[in-house]
Amino acid sequence: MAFGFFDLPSEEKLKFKSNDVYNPVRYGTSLKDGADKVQFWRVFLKHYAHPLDAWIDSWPHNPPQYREKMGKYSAQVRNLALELMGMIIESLRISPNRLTPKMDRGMQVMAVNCYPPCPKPEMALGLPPHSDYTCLTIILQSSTGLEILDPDDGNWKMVPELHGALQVHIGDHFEVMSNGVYKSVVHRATLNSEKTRISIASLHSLGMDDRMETANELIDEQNPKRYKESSFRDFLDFLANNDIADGKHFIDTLKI
Ligand SMILES: O=C(O)CCC(=O)C(=O)O
Ligand SMILES: [Fe+2]
Repeated sequence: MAFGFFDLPSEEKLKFKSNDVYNPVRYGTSLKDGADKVQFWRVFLKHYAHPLDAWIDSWPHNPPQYREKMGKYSAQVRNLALELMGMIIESLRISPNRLTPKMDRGMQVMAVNCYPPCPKPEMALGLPPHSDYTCLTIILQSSTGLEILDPDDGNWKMVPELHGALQVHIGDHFEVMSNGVYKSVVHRATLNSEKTRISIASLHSLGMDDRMETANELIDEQNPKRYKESSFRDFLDFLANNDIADGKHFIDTLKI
């Protein structure tokens, strides 16, 4: 899984190393030392994926099959995301006319996460609790580790790994669009001591500067508008200026 990128020698991976959140392709690590704080035990590769033609040449060309396999998977999962997003809009009985063109030219970011075995998995996390900025996120995992927060009882629930079954999450921008009818899913990545875990998150949003706003049809006297509008770039600005490990959430900056 992840088509071998993380098995490459360091110098090959480091060609993509970047701490700049605005960079369309970046390899990074959040392996931090320090006894006082939770440690994040993860390396990742993130890159844009739509339109494929525009971005595929910037992806790693090693291992040799990476582009072909990731390209195929990205395109498949994007079609699925568009279909699901259409169904969600339909379920809210709002007009698709304003949103559909923006989703058609929307962004897709692939986040490929690698969590090496951790000697003390209960002392650390792969990723801290967060919700994604997206409309919709689709996750494929090689083994269990993904957990979602159950809003009813406040407990973490493990997402099973079922032979390649995909996990679909509502993200912050669909919470905004639906005026809170749908809530973004708070999730985290836990670790294990035995084997490396890989996950591929496909993050779907509107275009870089297209603003997501609450659907007019869902605003009335009983249901005032609950969120400010924002774009993917606004999220990147938030990310550049905040550490999600501190428990700051993008969605909280949007609530009215
Ligand atoms: O590794 C996982 O299962 C979760 C990944 C994730 O939440 C993300 O990349 O945003
Ligand atoms: Fe996530």
